[in-house]
Amino acid sequence: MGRTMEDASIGIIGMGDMGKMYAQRLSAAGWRPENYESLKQEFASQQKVTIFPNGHLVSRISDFILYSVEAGVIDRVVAQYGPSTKVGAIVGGQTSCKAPELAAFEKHLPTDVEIVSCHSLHGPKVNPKGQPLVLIQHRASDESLQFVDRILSSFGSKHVYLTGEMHDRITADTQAVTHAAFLSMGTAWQANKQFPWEISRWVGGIENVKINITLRIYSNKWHVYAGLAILNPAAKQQIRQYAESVTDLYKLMIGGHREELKKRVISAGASVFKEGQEGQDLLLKDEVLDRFSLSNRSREKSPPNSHLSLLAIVDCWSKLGIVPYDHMICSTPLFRLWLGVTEYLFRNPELLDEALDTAIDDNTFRSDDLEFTFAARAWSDCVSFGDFESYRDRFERIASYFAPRFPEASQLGNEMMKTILEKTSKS
Ligand SMILES: NC(=O)C1=CN([C@@H]2O[C@H](COP(=O)(O)OP(=O)(O)OC[C@H]3O[C@@H](n4cnc5c(N)ncnc54)[C@H](OP(=O)(O)O)[C@@H]3O)[C@@H](O)[C@H]2O)C=CC1
Ligand SMILES: O=C(O)C(=O)Cc1ccc(O)cc1
Repeated sequence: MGRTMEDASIGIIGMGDMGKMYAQRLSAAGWRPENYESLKQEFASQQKVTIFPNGHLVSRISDFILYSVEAGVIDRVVAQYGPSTKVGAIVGGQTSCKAPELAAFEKHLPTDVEIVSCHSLHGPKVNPKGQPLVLIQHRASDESLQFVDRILSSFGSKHVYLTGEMHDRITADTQAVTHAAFLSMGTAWQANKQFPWEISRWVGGIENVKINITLRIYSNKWHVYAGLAILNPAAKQQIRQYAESVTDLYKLMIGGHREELKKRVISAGASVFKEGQEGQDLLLKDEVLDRFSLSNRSREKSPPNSHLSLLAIVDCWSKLGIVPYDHMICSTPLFRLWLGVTEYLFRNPELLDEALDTAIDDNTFRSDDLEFTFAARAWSDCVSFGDFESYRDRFERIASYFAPRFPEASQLGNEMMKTILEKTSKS
């Protein structure tokens, strides 16, 4: 094929947050020949006006072309530029869901073009070093996989080799269900007209993580979350199970069915958190969690919370036969925090018992949990209907409620991520 690392040309179609991050890092690593800067300028200045010639130009001259566009437009964009792909080139994509991306490649790329796709499992502001980077050898020789492997090696990420189907099944859990839980928390707070950091029952410990991550998600772009949930064939079923678990547990709580609730939650916990973990460190610890509060209130001890969102994710994993630790290979920073808070509750029998008793005896969280149940079901319906515009509408309405706190929350969230990730990346 005559392709060598030294003169390889890498093209990126879609210079948004992720595309720019890739361009900067690949450029810094020297994978780009000297004409890279001018090509980047061309993207920046002509993106809006003469975007088609740029896409064709990139495809014609590049040995490895990476599509880094919104998942919802991947078919249209590959249909446009795919036929211009250089003979013998390798094509990949950065979209978060691989079924539509790979289908678009198969449909629109010439047969003499190879396909090796990828997915960095972190946002554009996270240092890629040590984070998972999925590589998918979909229609390519081993040499071509190695070629892409070496191009992307400068990120220092942990390379994970999967099929597109495996990728989508795992990320339905690590991404789509995780986001559904936090989106639902935000929806419930907004429905109850709460800013949770102003209310003492939401201050401290794992509540800080819930609040910071929820605000972090709502301060990002809606299309990233909509795309990876709506377009992933495995996500609908998994998000539906999460909503069902929330509903079932909430009914047991308001019905006062203490024993049934405990039995169900404890047996779900046993199937997810296996014996033998007792000696292992928790992913998250109090002193770390307490440092990241949006509130200026202090607290003595975590106020009791029914933790419906956490009880339900464990019930959901158990019902789907998912062992979340197996999904660490495709874990995003948010997923590790989500698993961290869940583990924090389930590996502390006193705290879990307190949550279950609170759920039955204490009315304080009833209306929060009612709105959370509605919200989980509504997000599940929204994803199942597959309507991007109604997803956008819901997302942006709630985002605007929290928007005044975004600058502070994202600064605090970044620090929290950094501190916690330094700890959890070693595990
Ligand atoms: N953000 C994240 O945390 C992560 C995102 N991803 C995935 O990466 C992809 C990109 O996400 P992200 O960078 O955040 O989103 P952005 O919205 O920042 O970037 C998408 C870019 O694609 C461009 N684009 C759309 N159509 C075309 C076209 N026909 N020709 C050239 N460019 C086009 C857009 O340009 P314009 O705005 O001018 O339309 C925009 O700059 C998505 O599929 C997302 O799921 C993966 C990992 C992490
Ligand atoms: O960590 C998360 O879940 C994020 O929200 C950032 C993100 C979004 C999309 C991806 O495909 C990968 C990471």
